[in-house]
Amino acid sequence: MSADHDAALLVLDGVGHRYGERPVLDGISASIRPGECLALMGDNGSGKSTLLRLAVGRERPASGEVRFAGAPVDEDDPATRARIATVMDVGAHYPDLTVREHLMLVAVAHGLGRDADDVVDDMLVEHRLGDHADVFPGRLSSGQIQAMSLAAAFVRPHDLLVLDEPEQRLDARARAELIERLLEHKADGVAILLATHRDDLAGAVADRILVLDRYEAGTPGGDGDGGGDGGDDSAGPGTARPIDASCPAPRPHGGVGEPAPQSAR
Ligand SMILES: Nc1ncnc2c1ncn2[C@@H]1O[C@H](COP(=O)(O)OP(=O)(O)OP(=O)(O)O)[C@@H](O)[C@H]1O
Repeated sequence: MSADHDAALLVLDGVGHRYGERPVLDGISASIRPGECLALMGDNGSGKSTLLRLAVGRERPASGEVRFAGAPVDEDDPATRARIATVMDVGAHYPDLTVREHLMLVAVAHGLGRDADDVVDDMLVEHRLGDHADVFPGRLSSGQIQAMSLAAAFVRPHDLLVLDEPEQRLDARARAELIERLLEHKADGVAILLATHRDDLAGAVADRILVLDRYEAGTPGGDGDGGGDGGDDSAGPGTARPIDASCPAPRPHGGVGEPAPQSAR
């Protein structure tokens, strides 16, 4: 194991995945240390959300291994759940709980106890939800629901943040605030794994960018030719492979055409 891996909180080691017979990811290696952010980018269907689910132990990889804090990741392990905060499930909320009640539920479940009220109040203000604290989700805009989901992740203790397109449905100001918040988390030693379609978000927050690129049938494992635009859903097996992209200049989608390192460590 490398020194990098020794210090890493999250390690993806040769991770591959398939749905049925269809390969989606192959040989993905990356690691994230405390205070670092790895951004996943790539076309629709390239496997970003799948890799996030593998990273938190929601699904098991078909090959390779995911380790969190030195042990195979297991979402069912309460100790692991206590340290990993996620925003991955679109629309995961209760219709009959107010915004404040959602945040209180998460805060109390994660042991905030007497501090929960104050922390939740701060979080509501930070996410511009103060005026909607006592509103049910059904009366929120889609951007406000996203803000609530982010606030619910931030309100609880965490060492690793895993975010699937956290920018979605946010306006420009909210996106800028999200970037600031993520940078603060990094400064506090939180590790971040996120999938995004926004070059500005990845460029501002990520230490490394892993671009997942589907390629045509018959080229499993990547042959270094870059794979073009990765095709559409009918183009091939949908296997993704990582392409190097180091910050601060995220590679534009399809901006490939050079040898492809198999990891972003
Ligand atoms: N539960 C599933 N069962 C079968 N196939 C799936 C499943 N989830 C995802 N896929 C397929 O796996 C591939 C990768 O999907 P994934 O959602 O990981 O991509 P993504 O990069 O997150 O896409 P997007 O940018 O659109 O969110 C897609 O071809 C998708 O159809």
